[in-house]
Amino acid sequence: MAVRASDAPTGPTAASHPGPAGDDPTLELAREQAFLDRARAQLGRMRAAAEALDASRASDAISGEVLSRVLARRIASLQDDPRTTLFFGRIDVAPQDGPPECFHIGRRHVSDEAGDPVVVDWRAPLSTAFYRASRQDPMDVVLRRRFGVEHGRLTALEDEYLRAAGGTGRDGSAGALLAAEIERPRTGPMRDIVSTIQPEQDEIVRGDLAQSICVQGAPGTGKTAVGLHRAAWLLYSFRDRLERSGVLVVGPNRAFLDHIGAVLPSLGELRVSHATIDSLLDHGRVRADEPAAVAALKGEARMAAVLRRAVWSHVRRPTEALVVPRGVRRWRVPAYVAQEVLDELASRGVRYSSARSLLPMRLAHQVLLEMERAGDAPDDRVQDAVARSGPVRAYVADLWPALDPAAVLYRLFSDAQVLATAAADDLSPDEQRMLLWDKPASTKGAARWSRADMALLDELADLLEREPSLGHVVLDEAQDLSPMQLRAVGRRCSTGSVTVLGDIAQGTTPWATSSWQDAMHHLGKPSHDLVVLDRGFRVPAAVIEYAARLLPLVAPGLGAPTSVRSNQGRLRITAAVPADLFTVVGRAVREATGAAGSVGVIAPDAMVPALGRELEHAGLGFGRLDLDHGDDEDHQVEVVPASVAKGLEFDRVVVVEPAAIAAAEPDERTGLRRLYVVLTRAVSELTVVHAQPLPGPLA
Ligand SMILES: Nc1ncnc2c1ncn2[C@@H]1O[C@H](COP(=O)(O)OP(=O)(O)OP(=O)(O)O)[C@@H](O)[C@H]1O
Repeated sequence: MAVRASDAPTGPTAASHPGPAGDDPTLELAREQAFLDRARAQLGRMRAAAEALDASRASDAISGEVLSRVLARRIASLQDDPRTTLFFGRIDVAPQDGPPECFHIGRRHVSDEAGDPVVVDWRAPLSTAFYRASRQDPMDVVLRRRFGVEHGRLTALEDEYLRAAGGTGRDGSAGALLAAEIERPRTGPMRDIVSTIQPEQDEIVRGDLAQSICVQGAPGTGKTAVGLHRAAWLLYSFRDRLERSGVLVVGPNRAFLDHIGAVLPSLGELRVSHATIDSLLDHGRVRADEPAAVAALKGEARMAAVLRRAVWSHVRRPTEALVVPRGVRRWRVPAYVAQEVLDELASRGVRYSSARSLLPMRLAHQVLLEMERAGDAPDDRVQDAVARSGPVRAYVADLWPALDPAAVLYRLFSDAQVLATAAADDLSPDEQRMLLWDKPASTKGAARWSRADMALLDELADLLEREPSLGHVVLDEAQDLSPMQLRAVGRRCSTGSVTVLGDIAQGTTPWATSSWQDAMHHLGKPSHDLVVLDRGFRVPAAVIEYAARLLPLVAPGLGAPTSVRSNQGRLRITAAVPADLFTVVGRAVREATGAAGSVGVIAPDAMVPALGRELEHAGLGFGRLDLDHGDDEDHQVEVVPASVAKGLEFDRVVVVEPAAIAAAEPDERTGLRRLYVVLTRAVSELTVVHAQPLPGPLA
């Protein structure tokens, strides 16, 4: 039996629709706190029951080991974290005017001695109404209650009466608790949003596993948060399938992964892998930089056809028969028969190396057929022996040589003739010249690969040996991936699904996507749901309005988000003379540290070392973030190169010299897009300090 509102801590209040928080909010809160204490006691009872189970009583040693692992996991999952509460919300549900039933919604399921729910997991179907019910569609919910929480105790409640005339309803702006949650000072990494997921976000979170989803959303609309909660929901709802196949989150760099890395563990999910696109496509050291135009060309999907031809061009036509001596006899497989074997293998869609590994047995089969025609009765062992014989091995090595990705790409970029053949009509002579190395390294091992080459090596690896698919991939900041990188991610969910998160206006690579339709096509998911999020949670109105001045230049047609918060935030533009730039920045940083919460100092990459020295000199403690690391110590102040800021956020942000941030990019549009990213990192306050004139629309 679920807890009825009439026996619930709130007594009859829910049924009789009183004013917000009941007649006496203090009493109401005390009752809820008592219910929380009861839920905690029940969780303790569940933990004690799990601890009392004895794995050694399993029928055999192996089952005992499996059981003890399962038990250890279960006991760990039943730990109570005193810093937080077991529930953050409650719904009173009354189908067709029956008596309301009351359900508390929390991070995990808690039941009583009889097995009845005390707290319902936020991912359970029943909890959907907590997130989605509205006055337009109450979903049988009479009352929705949200709790304010501090140090593991309930400190506030916020009620919505969804059936009451004139009651509070959703109007696009944030409730006080949601606003307080967003504005709660940040320390350490990103937090989960499980207590305040919004209806439009919840629809994405609970999308079916089979459905690939693409989310376009302006800065701070919760894309990252939604993607991570979706991973947690999928693991809960499709546990068996996904535990076998796996879930992966892909983000732009280490600092970002560090920022988001605590969210899934806080939701109890430790089994999700996290990777950057570079670590996913790690096929050796990146040692070369190359012009943006070359990188962009290497990133184009046309390269896939070129690489396919480059691989399969290694299969030669047999010109001589295969001759296998056995005892006093010599068995012959004519060249035209060998060709038929090759053609059959090549036409089956099997990867190059897999097909190659089948070839010796196929040729040996032809030898066996010859033997049978001659009246012999060879068995499987003879076929094995022939397949492993020297002549067959040599014949295979000659016709279908063993390859590795580096060998193929090295040959392709070193030899104009090889490239021309593989390019066919896909690359013009000029484009082929762009790809060829001026001075090829002496061996493939000495080749100096670029970042763009990594996606080509990955494509080659898959042409040789099929990349296994995971069950689901969450791809964040997807606008920055080239078609070849998107193909690489798509391979990793070829039989699963993908959640793609991004913002076209924040694309800052030479190959940034301009169409989600195209991106999803490259990912291999042409049929998908495209969802646009436009309610901004992070960036306050004053700041988003300023940053949005750049939108017509960086992504015409894309709208600015509307901030859900009534807090307008604070925007300050401070001019300095060049000699004083860092002094003024230092002053702004010191002021920003006056209140609790994180401070990000975002500067042009090239200025970061000098700025760091200046801040040290001024006695300001800070950490540094970079592409390959976050901050283990979680300083209040972080110095962030502009190229690393994407996806991060701070309570207060000081942006240093916008003109130089924009100028560091290869073209004007990319420069302004970088600036748009940098200007939208603040939750409460943005201070812009500049000595050079501000770029166009920001002046
Ligand atoms: N429903 C919500 N309740 C509370 N906080 C939320 C909610 N949705 C988003 N937020 C907060 O808003 C901030 C921005 O969210 P998030 O980083 O997911 O946005 P984003 O769309 O990925 O932004 P960007 O494009 O800039 O990377 C985060 O602090 C997140 O926790």
